[in-house]
Amino acid sequence: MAKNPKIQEQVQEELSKVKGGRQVQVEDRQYLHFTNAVIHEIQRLANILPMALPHKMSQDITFQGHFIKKGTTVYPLLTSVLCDETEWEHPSSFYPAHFLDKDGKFVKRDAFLPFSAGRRQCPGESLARMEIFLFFTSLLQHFRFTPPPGVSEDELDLTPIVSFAVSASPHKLCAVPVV
Ligand code: HEM
Repeated sequence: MAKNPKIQEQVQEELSKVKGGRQVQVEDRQYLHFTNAVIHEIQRLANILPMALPHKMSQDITFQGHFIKKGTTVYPLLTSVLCDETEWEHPSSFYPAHFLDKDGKFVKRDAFLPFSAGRRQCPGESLARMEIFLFFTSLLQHFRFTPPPGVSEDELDLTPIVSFAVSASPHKLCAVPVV
C-alpha cells in the first residue's frame, strides 16, 4: 500500500523502544502511537470490504428524503466514509498522520469504519484488530521488507484487486532478517 520506505523505518524505530527488545504485546498499543496510526491508515485505505455485506430493510423507511421499501437490499458503502473528502485531509493517499494529533499521539477518528457500524457491525473486530497489531509488529520486529533485487520501490505494482472484497495483488517481496 505504502511505498515510502521511511514509514517502515519510523515504525521499526518506534518498535525498537519496546523494553528489552521483547516481543510487542497488545498492551503496548497505548504508547506505540505511530505504529498504531500506520495500521489504522492501512485499514482505512485498504478498505477490504468496501460494500460491507448486503442488508435487507426490515420495514419501510424514509432516509434523508429517500423512501426505501421493506425488503429492499441495501449495501452500506464504507468507501464513502473511509475516503470522505470532508473527513480526511488526504483521502486517497497513505497518510498515517490522519490518526495523529499535533504531539504525535494516536487519535481515534469517527470516520474510521472498516468494520462498519450499527447492529450488524463486524463481531470479529476486537479479535481482528488484536491479530493485525500482533502480526504487523512481530513481522516488523524481525524483518525489513524490500522489493526483490533489481526492482525499485516505484516498479512495485501494489494496485489492489477489487471485487466484492479487496485484496492485494500478488507480488514478490524480500523479508530481510533484522539483526
Ligand atoms: C480486517 C479484518 C476484518 C474486517 C475489515 C471486517 C469487516 C467486516 C464488515 C465490514 C462486515 C459487514 C458489517 C455490516 O454488514 O455492516 C463484517 C461482518 C462480519 N464479520 Fe468481519 N471483518 C474482519 C474480520 C473478522 C473476523 C476475524 C471475524 C471472526 C472471527 C469476523 C466475523 C464477521 C461476521 C460473523 C460478520 C457478519 C455479521 C452479521 O452479518 O451480523 N470478521 N466484517
